[in-house]
Amino acid sequence: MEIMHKASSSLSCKISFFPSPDNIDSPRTLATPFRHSSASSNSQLQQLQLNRSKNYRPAGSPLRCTASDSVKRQEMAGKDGQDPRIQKISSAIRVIPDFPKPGIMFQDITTLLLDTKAFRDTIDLFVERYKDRDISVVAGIEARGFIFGPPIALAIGAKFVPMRKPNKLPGEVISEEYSLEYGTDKMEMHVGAVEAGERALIIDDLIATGGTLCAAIRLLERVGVHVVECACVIELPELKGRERLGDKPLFVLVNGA
Ligand SMILES: O=P(O)(O)OC[C@H]1O[C@H](OP(=O)(O)OP(=O)(O)O)[C@H](O)[C@@H]1O
Ligand SMILES: Nc1ncnc2[nH]cnc12
Repeated sequence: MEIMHKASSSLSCKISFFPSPDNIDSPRTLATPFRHSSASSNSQLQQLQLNRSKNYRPAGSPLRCTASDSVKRQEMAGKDGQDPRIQKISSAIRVIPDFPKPGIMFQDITTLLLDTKAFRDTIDLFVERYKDRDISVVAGIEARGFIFGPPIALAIGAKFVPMRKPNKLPGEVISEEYSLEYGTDKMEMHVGAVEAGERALIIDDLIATGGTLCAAIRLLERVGVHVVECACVIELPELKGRERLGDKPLFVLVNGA
């Protein structure tokens, strides 16, 4: 992987992660993302509500494009108020109904990873936002935060710290419990991975209820780290996870409901 920092005439810094040019064709024919719209009737929506389970939440309507945060919206907007890369990213995310359980509309980012242009644009959008924010730690949440976090960390010159499910990290850990719809889960981080006073960005693929991001924030703040912002590719806004984060800024690229 090669990281190229190209200064444009407007002094903004474009960062690419792969040597391929921007106009490379994306492999959409390999896996065509689709949108499932059969969850639109009232009875089906009621069924979706009934079928809510564990940490998964139904997304009742197609992904909408956005690039939002709680501080300043449309910061990266193009002429029409929307960065043109966002629509392509949104289209590259597949929604799979009834996974992992009936009623769940699963936001599948694996098709985004197949689309080299959309995947690179996703990383670039985050890097453009965070490259001058003096961030020394990118904390990625297991499992899908491990896909987006490391390239962002490398590009902005920060270390990558994995926030893992219980009993996965081999060294001494600190852990934080968090609630799921039914029961609790735990998130762990290696002792010594971060130091008090560092500035962190937390990355995950998706925010639903916000419980996972809240646990990550608590874990980092317990050891004196300043969490600058949380960033996700997808938000399911109907689940109001953003509200659960309080005044901690959240930046997302795509709305899933
Ligand atoms: O906002 P919340 O309601 O907390 O849910 C969001 C979390 O749920 C998903 O992970 P999941 O727990 O499915 O774990 P996985 O990525 O290991 O499959 C997703 O990747 C987020 O980490
Ligand atoms: N609908 C969903 N799709 C993918 N990951 C999720 N995590 C919680 N809800 C989810």
